[in-house]
Amino acid sequence: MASIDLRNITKIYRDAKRKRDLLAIDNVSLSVEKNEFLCLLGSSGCGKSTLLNMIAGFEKPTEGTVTVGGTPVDGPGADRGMVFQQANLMPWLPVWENVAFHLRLKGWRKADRRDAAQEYIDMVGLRGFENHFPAELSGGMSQRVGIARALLLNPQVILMDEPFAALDAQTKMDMQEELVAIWQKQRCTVVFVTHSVDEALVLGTRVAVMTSRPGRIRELIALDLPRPRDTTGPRFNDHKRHILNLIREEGMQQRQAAVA
Ligand SMILES: Nc1ncnc2c1ncn2[C@@H]1O[C@H](COP(=O)(O)OP(=O)(O)OP(=O)(O)O)[C@@H](O)[C@H]1O
Repeated sequence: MASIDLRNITKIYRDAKRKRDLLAIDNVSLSVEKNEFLCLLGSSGCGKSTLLNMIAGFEKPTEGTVTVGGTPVDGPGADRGMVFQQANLMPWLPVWENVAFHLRLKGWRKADRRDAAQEYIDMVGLRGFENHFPAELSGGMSQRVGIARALLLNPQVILMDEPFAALDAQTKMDMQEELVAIWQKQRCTVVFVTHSVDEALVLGTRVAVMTSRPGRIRELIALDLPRPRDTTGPRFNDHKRHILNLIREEGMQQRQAAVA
């Protein structure tokens, strides 16, 4: 059974201000297998976050169905962990309490929450920072807390919306490497939104290149590259060239449509 199944998904937003409808996603079907690392890649506004939010259950498709582990999605659930571009931490809680936040909502005792948080704090490399507050953390450390928080519920699926976009180049590379190690260890399914071709090629087992709005899947590309990925190797660059051409074509078509 596929871990995630999108069947004929269409999403229309009502633009109330301009009194018109906006077709954001147009008839997308896509299956993500268990333990896959799928990168959703496309230009700004092509509908990547909309697709991710429908898997998360934050948005409902106008048409079509989303299932996770065979169960139709009807809202957010503990089977899906979400990591956003900003970690959105509770500033008044220390790192460990942020990581274990969901357990607090479930009424777990403090000592049990603290124990449960430690495993994930170690996993994301934050041992020693358990009692730091968010204001005392760097951007990369905050994202680590967000990832630990998402992992803590041991979800089947981790959904990530440009989680490293705001980080500097070196921190981004470190975090990408660590994320791959965590994914290999946890054997979860990851859907990762990015507009960076390099990031998609470093991380993914497959890349779904989207069209410009309305969002469709332009091409699904399986990445048969060994890890760690050699970003200077010929096969990496063949994929990169191909994907950049697809994106360039999309941009040209969009500009022509705007002129017509
Ligand atoms: N809640 C909303 N109401 C109305 N329109 C929306 C809403 N959310 C997104 N849209 C529109 O849907 C389209 C797709 O947006 P979405 O955020 O999914 O794109 P994206 O590919 O994630 O973009 P980016 O890379 O810039 O974050 C855009 O035109 C956007 O303006």
